[in-house]
Amino acid sequence: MLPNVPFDQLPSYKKLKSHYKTLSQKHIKALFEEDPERSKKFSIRFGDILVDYSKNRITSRTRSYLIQLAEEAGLSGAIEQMFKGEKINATEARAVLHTALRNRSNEPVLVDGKDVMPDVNEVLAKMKEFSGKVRSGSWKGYSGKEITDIVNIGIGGSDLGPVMVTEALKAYGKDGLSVHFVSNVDGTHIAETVKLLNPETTLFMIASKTFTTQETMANAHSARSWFLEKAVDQKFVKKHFVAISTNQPEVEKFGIDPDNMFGFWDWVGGRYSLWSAIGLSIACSIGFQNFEQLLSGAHEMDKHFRTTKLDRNIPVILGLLGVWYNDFFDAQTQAILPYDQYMHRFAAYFQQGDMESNGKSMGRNGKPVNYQTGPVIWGEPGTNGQHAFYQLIHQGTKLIPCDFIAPAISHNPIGDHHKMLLSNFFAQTEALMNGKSDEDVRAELKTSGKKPEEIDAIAPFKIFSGNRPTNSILVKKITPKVLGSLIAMYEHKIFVQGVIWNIYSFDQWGVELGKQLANKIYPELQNDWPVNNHDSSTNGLINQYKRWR
Ligand SMILES: O=P(O)(O)OC[C@H]1O[C@H](O)[C@H](O)[C@@H](O)[C@@H]1O
Repeated sequence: MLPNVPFDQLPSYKKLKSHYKTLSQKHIKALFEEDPERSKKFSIRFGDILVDYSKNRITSRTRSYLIQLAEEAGLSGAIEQMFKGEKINATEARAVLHTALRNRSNEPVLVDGKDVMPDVNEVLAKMKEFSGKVRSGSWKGYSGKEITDIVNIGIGGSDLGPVMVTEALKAYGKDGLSVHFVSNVDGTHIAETVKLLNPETTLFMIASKTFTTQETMANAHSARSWFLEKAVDQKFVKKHFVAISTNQPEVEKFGIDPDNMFGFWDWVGGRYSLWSAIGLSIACSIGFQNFEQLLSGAHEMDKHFRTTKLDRNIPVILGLLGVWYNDFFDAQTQAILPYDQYMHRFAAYFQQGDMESNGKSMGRNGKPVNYQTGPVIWGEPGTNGQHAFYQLIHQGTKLIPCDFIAPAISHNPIGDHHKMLLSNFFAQTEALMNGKSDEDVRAELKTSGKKPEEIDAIAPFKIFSGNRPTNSILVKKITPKVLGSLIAMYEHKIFVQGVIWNIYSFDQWGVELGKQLANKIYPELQNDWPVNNHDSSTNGLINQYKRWR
């Protein structure tokens, strides 16, 4: 049993509060000057990943207080509970076992006394066979042609993971096989996607844990209609539609052959499901061996998370740093900034991963929390962000902790591009930390020949306070294995924070209300009668829509 104590009542919370008062006056630059060994003391190497968290507003004392906090919150016990398949998703009475999906050790993992590994391995074997057939061209469409295009239809966790990974690992993709993703119920998404596709060579993967999600079902039905316009005969659906779901009855109702269904289980959360059959589009895109490498990378990180002492444990450290800024410095957001174009959906992926997990205000004790929980996650790839929103990160009034991620080796070593990219990666964290003093600004203006009164007028605007915290995550190369480890690292970071904040990270009741109301409004849009049963704003909007449509 976890302590189930609100985080602000843990003994270390008070210590951290008073420690914050002294430390918040300190500049990171000074911390580096005081300790030449700082970077070594605050870095962790994990295979081809180096996490340097030395450019943070912390000392060894901060770290030890934060570790105490984790201990008081029962983090080590909580980690074991998750890995052992206990029903830690208590509000849905489910285990949380995405770690079993990538358990390459094959050691038994029990849920309700039953080892889940045989089922996991069976689905993986089915994915291997199927992806092999699609990639080799032995899986044929109804007119005998090879598959050239895969369209994954899903939303949320049944979309974001596969999109993010297939994009991040595009360098491992297969020529002649394109993967597309349709998620939005806006008809534009499916219409624009199928526009250039040929039904004879297109394979649809309907990915939905529940197989009842409105958006996915609407897109799946439209895809089937589009397909049948040309294929005509229903029996051909079998060759062009597969389902990935936990809900066999609904899959059959839709008309998909159960042989073409890839299952998973209620202990796989949607936003943690890319490791399951939901990753089928990934396996088809990068090949099953590479998919296994992705799983291995995640498994390595799982082992690290489960067995490494808290003060050398990467997800623990990252999670605690997040808590430090979120709850003591009142930071509202966390930026994830990959200096890798292929990783352009990484921040979007963890928007769901983090915000749907820790966007909660009810404590596990059933009482509202008195403190800030999950941050707003956002970000874009560097260097695009630099020319867009970095102004605010450097000189704005808000403190924005940033994770900078970059590979040392590019998949596209063209000219000097990668050196230019990485010089920006290194420069940004240095600039955010050091800033630029009034003195330096004035000296620079003087050498550029400005007059004293001109210098007085312009200098204040050119000052950078610095002291803005960053983590640098430098990896050797974005391989399937490294990416697997990075994703698992962030997943576990989210877990750590959920435990500290004493909230349930694995449910998502907050997405239900909007869905319920949309289902109520949908029938009201079927006729032209004005509505008057809502508030005046909603009535007004619906009625204007009816007049305009
Ligand atoms: O996979 P599905 O059952 O279609 O669910 C898709 C998505 O639906 C909901 O909105 C949940 O909040 C998400 O966590 C989930 O990933």
